[in-house]
Amino acid sequence: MASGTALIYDEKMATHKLLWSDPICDIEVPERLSSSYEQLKSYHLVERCVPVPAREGSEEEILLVHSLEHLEVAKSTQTMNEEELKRVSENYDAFFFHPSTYHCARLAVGATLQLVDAVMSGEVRNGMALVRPPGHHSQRNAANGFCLFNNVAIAAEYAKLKYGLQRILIVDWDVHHGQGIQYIFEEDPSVLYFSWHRYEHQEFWPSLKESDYDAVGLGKGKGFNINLPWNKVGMGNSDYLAAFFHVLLPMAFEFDPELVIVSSGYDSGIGDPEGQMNATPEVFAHLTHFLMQLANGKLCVILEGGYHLKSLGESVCMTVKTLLGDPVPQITGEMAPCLSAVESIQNVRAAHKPYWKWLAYEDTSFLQNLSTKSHLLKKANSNTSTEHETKITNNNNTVKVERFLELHMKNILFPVPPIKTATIGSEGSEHFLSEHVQLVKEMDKTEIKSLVSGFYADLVEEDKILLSLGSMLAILDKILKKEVCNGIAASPTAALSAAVALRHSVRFGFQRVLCVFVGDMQITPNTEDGKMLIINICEKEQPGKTSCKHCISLNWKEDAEGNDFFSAVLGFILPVAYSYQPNLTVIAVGPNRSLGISGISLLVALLQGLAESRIVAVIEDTEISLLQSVAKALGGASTPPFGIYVPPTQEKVKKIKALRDQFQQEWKMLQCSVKDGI
Ligand SMILES: NCCCNCCCCCC(O)(O)C(F)(F)F
Ligand SMILES: [Zn+2]
Repeated sequence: MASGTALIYDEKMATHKLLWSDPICDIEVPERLSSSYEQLKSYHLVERCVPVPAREGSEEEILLVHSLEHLEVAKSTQTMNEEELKRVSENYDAFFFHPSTYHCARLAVGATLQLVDAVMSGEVRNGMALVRPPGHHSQRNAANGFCLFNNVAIAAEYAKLKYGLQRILIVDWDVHHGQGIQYIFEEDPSVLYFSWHRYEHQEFWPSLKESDYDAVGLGKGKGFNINLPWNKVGMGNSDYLAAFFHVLLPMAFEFDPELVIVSSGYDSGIGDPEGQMNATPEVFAHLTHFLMQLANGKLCVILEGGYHLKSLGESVCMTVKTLLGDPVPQITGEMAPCLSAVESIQNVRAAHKPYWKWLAYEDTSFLQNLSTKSHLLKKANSNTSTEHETKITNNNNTVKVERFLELHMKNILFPVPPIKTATIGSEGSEHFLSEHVQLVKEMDKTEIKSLVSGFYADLVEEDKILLSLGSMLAILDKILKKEVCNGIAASPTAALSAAVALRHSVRFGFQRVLCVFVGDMQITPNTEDGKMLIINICEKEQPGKTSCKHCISLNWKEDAEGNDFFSAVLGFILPVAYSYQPNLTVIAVGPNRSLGISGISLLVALLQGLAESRIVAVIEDTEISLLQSVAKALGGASTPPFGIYVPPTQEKVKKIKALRDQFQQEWKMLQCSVKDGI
């Protein structure tokens, strides 16, 4: 299994710069690259990466995407004087040439392709290339928006040619629409392009009609181009996460890419003058963590935009830290997407309904009554300022944002715990010990009895159970004390162990403990004080047990053909979990589990985005292969197999929708459609 994270950087790419005054282009400065690299060094992240050298992209590689004419024009600028450079630049929308631009742009292409090679060859698992000039606006025959050669588009064509890939996902989280990439792959079903971008109903640059949500691709490429327009500024962490849960990730898992390439622009982050958005740097750790679960972890992150140097640097560090497998930092801010974001999410889901199995049963009836009101919707939206807008206006003074970033980032980059996963050498554990795992010494019986006394003492009649509780508590303590990131305990009575773990964690002082219990729960601790949130995934309705805000039961019997649990994890469990913002996650698997190993592994992998990746897994000790798979997911040594993707049946879609309707006022991250009637 490949491991390691490549970092590609060459200071020569900082030579390209603006020689005359141009208020549009003067934000794309060389310091963007050097200060990001310095920031990585200051957090000791460079030394943890595998250094891979940049190289010049060859003319042949550039011609995979661009015309010979475009290449020749670019090449001819190397010997021009300032006057001539200015004149050539004026042929393009928002681009500037410098005598070194052609060389730098070839280095940017070459660096990107070096990263693709390092990942596809298995030399590393993933990596990041810090490049400029950026690429996602440049087109076959034109430079555009600071971009000369389309680094990411060339990388996709290169990977198809050299490695015979047939499914490549490009995720463009830059705040501008990468129209260049859209044009290049518009008719190509082998490249799925997802972009969100500031749009403001076509007011914001590049102000294209084809940047809207209804541009779904052409011909055979229909359904493989996804545009999510942001029609207001001030979008924040919850809007971005909602976009991943309710649009990108369900598509990505159904598409099942062999490689993921990110057009990684950070002008979508807080403080950026172009984006005017509110999302904080740690959101990029979460987005990166989600994409790492695809394509067996093969992920290439390529720098695009980002103009607030401090915000850019912090976001780059968040990205690289996560690529290295570090715990994902706690997300901040109110977990509720704004109305405008939910509208855009609803629209793009409706536009893509004809092309995706997971959207087969999507309710698009709102389109009918919307068509009569759509002009009202746009007008209404343009003048009502949402809470985001007010926040962004008073947030606008850069001093406040500078201060925010100064304070905020200090405590975010916590030291990485030395050991990732702990377990007890209980019988059978030799199966799932991997190099990351630390053996934790057993507790003695008296100590265990003292901990377990009171509420469950009568339940503990045999020593075997007492010992297993002791093992679990020994692991849990290391996690609660933040000495270890996560742990796994085998137990003869998972339900009892989980209940003890929940109680012990709350008594230890954890205020919000999430418990995802798969199988028959038997014991349900009382959660009314909100210090616990229990989601019980079981095969059938427990008689007389109705769901409530902190104790939800999800009836789910996994499909025999494969893993159909993606829609439940992405469409329900993650949104609820992220709305709750737990500071510990307990995952327990009891008897009669109704999920397959791949569904449970998917759950464990994705829930690591919460609670700074603090998870304790409690598994029935008879489930040896499940223990192995969960330990793999927790150890992070490799992406566990999520099995064959199976789309949800209509009945299951209805079940998720019913639960969503029931809880979306409590757990607002569930929102992905505007209630009918604006
Ligand atoms: N009134 C004209 C405004 C023109 N504004 C140009 C913005 C270019 C953005 C470039 C970028 O950030 O998308 C890239 F990633 F390519 F660098
Ligand atoms: Zn941008």
